Amino acid sequence: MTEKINSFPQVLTIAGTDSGGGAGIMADLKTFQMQKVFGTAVVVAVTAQNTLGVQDSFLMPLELIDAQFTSLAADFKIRTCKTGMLGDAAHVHQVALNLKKYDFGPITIDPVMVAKGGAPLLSKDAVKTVKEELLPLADLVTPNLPEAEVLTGIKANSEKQYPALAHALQEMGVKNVLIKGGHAENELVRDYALLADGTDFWISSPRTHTKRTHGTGDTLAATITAQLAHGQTLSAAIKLGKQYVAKAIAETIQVGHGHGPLNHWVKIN
Ligand SMILES: Nc1ncnc2c1ncn2[C@@H]1O[C@H](COP(=O)(O)OP(=O)(O)O)[C@@H](O)[C@H]1O
Ligand SMILES: Cc1ncc(COP(=O)(O)OP(=O)(O)O)c(N)n1
Repeated sequence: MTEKINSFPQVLTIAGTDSGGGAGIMADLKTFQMQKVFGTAVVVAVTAQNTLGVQDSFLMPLELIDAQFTSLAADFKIRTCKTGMLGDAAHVHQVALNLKKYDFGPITIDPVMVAKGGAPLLSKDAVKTVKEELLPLADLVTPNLPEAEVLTGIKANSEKQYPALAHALQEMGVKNVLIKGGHAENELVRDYALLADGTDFWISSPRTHTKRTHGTGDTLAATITAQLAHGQTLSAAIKLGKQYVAKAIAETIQVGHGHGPLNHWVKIN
């Protein structure tokens, strides 16, 4: 029998692993698989993690970061990529160098700083490197509310300030911005997008009252990355991302004893 060759867009996540399978590279790869793209990964950090928290972590040697990028560039045609947990300033710098060296298509930066349980995933001194070296490379940045506040230095007490946060991020060199509203406490969870051409829109979903929201930000950014690889416009990719995450939170699964993971098996189309 002759082989039947199927083709899927290839995408990349540059992030940390989660031994508990709910966030980081594990959430990204599950999302990629469900969104019908072929997922590859540059492992920046390894975490010992479960739904109760992060028990330990280790940052990969910088040479191994370079080696992983080199391996992928030598063999794959990566269409889009995203970043997640990057650990410290040296690792942010090394990732930025590689993203400048290779063309892996549109870059989504999820500026992951702190895990749900409070464990730091980015050192405080690395924020400056993220702002100076990573954000200018981003086609899209997807901060949650606390991350947007840290990056801009603006304290936001209400949703009305999301546009100001997004404009401040654009002034820092990012083309497109998505402020995620999961950390607000409203009954509608509202995210705000400001695009490079100045257009903006809100996307809302009902808030699911659950503690099973581990990996929501990763899953959203991974869906956007996958949908861009399929050729969707950025606004369509963002809307599909929000739809997938909302459903994956609402149709929950029972795993672990703490902040459980999302149901990545849900289908949106
Ligand atoms: N309880 C919830 N119910 C429905 N959607 C949610 C809920 N919590 C977060 N989301 C959605 O999940 C995505 C990630 O949001 P957020 O929790 O703010 O980011 P992060 O996981 O990076 O902290 C956003 O699209 C947000 O609207
Ligand atoms: C290895 C790793 N990367 C990222 C996160 C944070 O993921 P996020 O989607 O923001 O989910 P929560 O931490 O808010 O549950 C992580 N925990 N581990």
